[in-house]
Amino acid sequence: WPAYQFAKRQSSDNPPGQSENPTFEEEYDFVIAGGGTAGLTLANRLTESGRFSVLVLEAGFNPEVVEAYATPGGNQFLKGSAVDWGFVTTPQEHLGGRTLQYLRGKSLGGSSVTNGLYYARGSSLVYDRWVELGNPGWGWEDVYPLFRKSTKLNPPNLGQLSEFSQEYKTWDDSAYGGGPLELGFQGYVTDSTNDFVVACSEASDIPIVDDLNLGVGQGVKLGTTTTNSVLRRSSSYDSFYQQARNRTNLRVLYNAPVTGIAFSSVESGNATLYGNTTTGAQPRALGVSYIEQSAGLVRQARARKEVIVSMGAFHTPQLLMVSGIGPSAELEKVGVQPVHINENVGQHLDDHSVFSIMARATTNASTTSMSSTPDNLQAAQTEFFTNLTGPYTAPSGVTNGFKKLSIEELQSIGARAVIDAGLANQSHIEFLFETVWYPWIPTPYYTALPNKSYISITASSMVQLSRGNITLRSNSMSDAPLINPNYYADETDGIMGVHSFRYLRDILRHPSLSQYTIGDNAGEVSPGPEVADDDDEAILQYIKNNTMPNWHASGTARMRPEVDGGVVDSRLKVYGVDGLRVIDCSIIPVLPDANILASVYMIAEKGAELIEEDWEDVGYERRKKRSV
Ligand SMILES: Cc1cc2nc3c(=O)[nH]c(=O)nc-3n(C[C@H](O)[C@H](O)[C@H](O)COP(=O)(O)OP(=O)(O)OC[C@H]3O[C@@H](n4cnc5c(N)ncnc54)[C@H](O)[C@@H]3O)c2cc1C
Repeated sequence: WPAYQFAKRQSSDNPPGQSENPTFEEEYDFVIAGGGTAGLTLANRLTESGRFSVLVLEAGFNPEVVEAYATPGGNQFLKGSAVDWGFVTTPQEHLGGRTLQYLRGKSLGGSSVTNGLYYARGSSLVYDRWVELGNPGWGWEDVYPLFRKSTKLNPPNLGQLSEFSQEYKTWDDSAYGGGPLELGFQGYVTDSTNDFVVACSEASDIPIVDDLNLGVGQGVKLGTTTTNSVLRRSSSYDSFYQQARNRTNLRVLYNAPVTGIAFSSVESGNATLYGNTTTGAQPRALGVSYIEQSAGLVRQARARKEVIVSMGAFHTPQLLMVSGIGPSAELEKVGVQPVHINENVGQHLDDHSVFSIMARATTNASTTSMSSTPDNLQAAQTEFFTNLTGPYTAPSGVTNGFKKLSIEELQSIGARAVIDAGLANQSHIEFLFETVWYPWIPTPYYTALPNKSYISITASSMVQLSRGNITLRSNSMSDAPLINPNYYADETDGIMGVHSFRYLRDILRHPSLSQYTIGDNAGEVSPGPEVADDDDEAILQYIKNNTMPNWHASGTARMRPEVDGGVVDSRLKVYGVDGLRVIDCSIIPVLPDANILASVYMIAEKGAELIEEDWEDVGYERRKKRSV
């Protein structure tokens, strides 16, 4: 990559993270900040044609430093490991001041390396709503081919896997293409898991469906997982990156945190010098500064065409803000010189949260015992690595149901605000089955005992109305941003929570599931009988004591018209500057009624298409001229 010295900036007011005279030692067509789920997907697609050169900068390591990531049973070892950022939220006002652990992947592959391996797309109507909110080109008809394009499904009943229960491991071939991301199913399935499907269907009146990836959001089944045919995780690192890693037009650096985005100043006229989409009327992103940790050196890389930020819902708005794009008061607070004031950066943090009820269960109905002693764990690992059988072939809970409430039901419980928010026609509650005690924290009612087995049933509102935010602790990327999901700030979320809680009890008490439990009240130990079925206040208190994230943080650089509170337009370009896009979960305008990994891959596929369209022929023509 040729060395390149950029002309002196005219302005002396540089946001932190930028030099007065940026010296770009290297240049690429695109610089992608963040090599996570979206970042590596994008890197693959942008280097496919050979027309563009791409640099990816990732703060974390290669995920193989924590090899447990690759196995379904190893998922339990990832939190707090070298591939997790170890975030803690601010004290949560509506959860009695509790702070919450907030997991986020920190390695090539990002959160696709550390997540729960569950893959679902949600209702088609959600994406059509993205269009209604001012984002043409993002409706189900537009994005469904991209969901298909990124994925390939491995049928479950191959060779050694045939010993596992195949009931409810169903799928519709038409929902998948031949993409790099491999999908499959968990190996080991407890009978209780299959019977949860029955209990969930009957107690909450939702159908057992063949596939949850066709745009029909409601239903229950054994979930599709991001695993390959030998039950190893398929993250963006294992899929998109491995396919592209030897391309000479792709350079991927890990252990290389991005510290700032460099902009041209409008007055200097530099904005008109490079790239042909710049107007010259607004600052242009020229490149980024980063630390090459292994060399102990600060470096700057120039983007001939664009800088793309793919650092996830927390770091993406943080990078925008420390680089001068954000709310006026926030920039002023930490002394950042504005490049473009946008009050919405870091705001509108949209998320799903979860709470559970837990029950004592028979040993075989649960996988608790697998992790209860080092001997048991070693035996499970040995079985996995020698035969590819046993409980280590499954993450703890990827069997989920999605329930749509009728308008009448929403009205009768006092959740009119959900209808008013335009969320009446999608699924409203997700039910999850875990064959362990989940979440891992004790509740005020019960602490899980080491020699007992448990199952948990979890609920997550898919229509959470509370919104939080990401703000700055300092003007440095080295300091974690302040993360405030603000769960249960909106009263309707409490109403939905209490209603969901009652469904959880109905599912647990259904004979199909209660047959596996031990003790009174269908084995329920948390909260147990102290919280009566009809005591809304006690139920809500229990929920608030037990709430934790469902890990779907999004919306902090959301895609909407700027007048409606957007940070990026429907081509994912950041308002107020040229040469800068955001492509990751932070652009999601309204959360899908499902877990969001599938949508993030889709967003990256769409982002790559938009970039290809916008730079059609330009790079190619220029390269051709140079090579003549
Ligand atoms: C514990 C957990 C469980 C989850 N389970 C599921 C699930 O089962 N199913 C599902 O659908 N969804 C799940 N999710 C959500 C889903 O995985 C994420 O929403 C999605 O992977 C986010 O993708 P992203 O590209 O936006 O961000 P990420 O994949 O998080 O990528 C962001 C990348 O940017 C890097 N980065 C940050 N700062 C810098 C910097 N300064 N310089 C360079 N790089 C930087 C990060 O290290 C990271 O690699 C889960 C998430 C978590 C954390």
